[in-house]
Amino acid sequence: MTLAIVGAGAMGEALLGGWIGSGIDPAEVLVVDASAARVAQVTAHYGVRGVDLAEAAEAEVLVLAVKPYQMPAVLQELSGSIGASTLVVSIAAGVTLAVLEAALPDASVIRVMPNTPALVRKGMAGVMAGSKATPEQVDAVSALMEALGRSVVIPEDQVHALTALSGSGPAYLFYVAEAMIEAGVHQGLSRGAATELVNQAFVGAGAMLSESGHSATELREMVTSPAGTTAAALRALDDHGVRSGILAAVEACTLRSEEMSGL
Ligand SMILES: NC(=O)C1=CN([C@@H]2O[C@H](COP(=O)(O)OP(=O)(O)OC[C@H]3O[C@@H](n4cnc5c(N)ncnc54)[C@H](OP(=O)(O)O)[C@@H]3O)[C@@H](O)[C@H]2O)C=CC1
Ligand SMILES: O=C(O)[C@@H]1CCC=N1
Repeated sequence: MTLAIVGAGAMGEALLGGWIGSGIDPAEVLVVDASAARVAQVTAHYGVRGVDLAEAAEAEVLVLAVKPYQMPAVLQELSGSIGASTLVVSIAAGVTLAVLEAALPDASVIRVMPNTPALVRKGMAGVMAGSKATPEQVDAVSALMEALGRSVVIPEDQVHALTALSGSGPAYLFYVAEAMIEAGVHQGLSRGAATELVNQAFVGAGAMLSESGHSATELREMVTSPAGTTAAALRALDDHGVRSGILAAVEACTLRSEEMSGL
């Protein structure tokens, strides 16, 4: 199966790196990017081939991974050249199946909302079927995303909440990691030592969440001794409104996704 990725940016590279890491033959993967330097970088690193959009349009699966505002130009350029034999997969936030299908009327279209941990094959993706997508095509795209972690098929109206938790979610965790490292430096640790401690705390906590069978609440309680150090820290987080800040962040992300979709 030939697979073309249009847009080798942060998310395009996460998909590319994850797929090559999962064993997909680099010879079957084509990459298009506006920047020749970027194409040179990813082709050298992953052993894939840089092509133009016209050649990419002949691939069996064409993944559109440009920024939402760059999508109209790409769709316009593809409009004459996409036939029924190409499965188009768009990962752009806020670009609806209706918009994609109107621009590419002959194509079978599937929308996906992935996240960057796909690069290390720990991703999560929501998969949304267009009106012409067959169950086999939905299964094929789900399998492609499962090679990068996990996936779930959702109705399109759930994409906003999914984006707010898993599409954008890793950024909130990186933000917390950054703040914790900064806090460690304030407590007198070197930045390198603070980074190592925080990174490993995230690795350990993530593995506990996915492997221990305990809920987040149970795991937090297991760390929190009565009147101990963790209780003092959690109280400070509550006093500073961190929990309500997270609720507000997820709500803002959901609303922005709806707004970008023209809702
Ligand atoms: N980043 C993330 O975590 C996630 C992103 N997404 C979606 O993925 C898409 C890409 O996001 P992201 O990777 O962050 O963005 P980036 O800007 O990092 O990547 C987009 C890439 O596409 C290139 N590009 C622009 N126009 C064209 C064109 N006409 N043909 C080929 N390549 C082009 C850009 O070049 P240049 O920089 O020169 O413009 C850039 O290298 C977005 O639509 C976003 O909504 C979805 C889920 C998660
Ligand atoms: O920030 C964004 O708009 C994209 C979509 C989900 C994650 N990044």
